[in-house]
Amino acid sequence: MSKKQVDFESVLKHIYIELNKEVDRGQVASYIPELENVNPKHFGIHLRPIDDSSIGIGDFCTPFSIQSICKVLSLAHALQLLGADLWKRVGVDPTHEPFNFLSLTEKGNGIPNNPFINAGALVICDMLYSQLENPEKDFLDFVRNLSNDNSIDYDKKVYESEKTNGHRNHATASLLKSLNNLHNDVEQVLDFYYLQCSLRMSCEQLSKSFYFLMNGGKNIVGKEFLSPSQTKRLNAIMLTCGFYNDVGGFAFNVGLPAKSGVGGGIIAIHPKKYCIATWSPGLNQKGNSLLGIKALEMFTTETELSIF
Ligand SMILES: NC(=O)CC[C@H](N)C(=O)O
Repeated sequence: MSKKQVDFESVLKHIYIELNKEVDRGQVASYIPELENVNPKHFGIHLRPIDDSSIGIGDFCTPFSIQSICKVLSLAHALQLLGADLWKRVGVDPTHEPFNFLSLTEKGNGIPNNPFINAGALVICDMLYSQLENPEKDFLDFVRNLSNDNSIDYDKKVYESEKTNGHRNHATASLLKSLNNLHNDVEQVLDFYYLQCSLRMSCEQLSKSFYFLMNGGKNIVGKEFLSPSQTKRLNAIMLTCGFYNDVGGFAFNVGLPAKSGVGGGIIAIHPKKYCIATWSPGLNQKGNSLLGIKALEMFTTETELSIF
């Protein structure tokens, strides 16, 4: 075992032991009722260095709802299929508003600021919906190929739960439709979006799926999904938009391109070095995992391995 691996292991162990003492773990998301049933005590971390040695601690093998982390995967798939044409319908700039802020679409004439706020993600879903023959199956196939893992699946309970409570996303999609930036039926695009958000993965599966972002676009078995240039852009958008109105704080404290989801997961990338996934279901005020952010802050501080 190399010295570096031993260091990683002891750093992860230290973080895990320290943070497990925390009493305040934030609030589990309740606006998607099914997510409220998740035990807030779960906590897992999985680190995958570029050499594919793999280190996990805590609940790193337990699958959870990845929610908005899926927006990176659908953007990657849309980039593969459409290339730079995609940027005609969605921007690349951060906002200072929450992920579900409605009037963004009005300000920008129907062009959402970026693909990670819900309005932007809905436009990406609409593009995929137009491109794919069988959106539900084809998108899942894409994710399974990317991660080289056929056990990854949608969680139909979470999907149903969000679908019956998705009034705000409904409003966003309708607004986009009225501004001519949604080409398919509102209900069908929303359905596809909720399915994507319902994808279940463990921290171990997340770090496997996102391996391509630290490896110039090639996945864990060396298959090319994006070009190095497309990969650079995707990492850049994660750095500037991955945490919505918390993005400055995250860059300041952690210093990695990353994406969060209201299921409590975070994936963070250090290009050419490692990717790391954390899961703790309790969220901070801005809808990002409270313990996950603390764990990543400790990790980049203790290892001195941030991109800055
Ligand atoms: N930030 C998130 O993870 C939000 C995703 C969730 N499915 C929503 O649209 O509200």
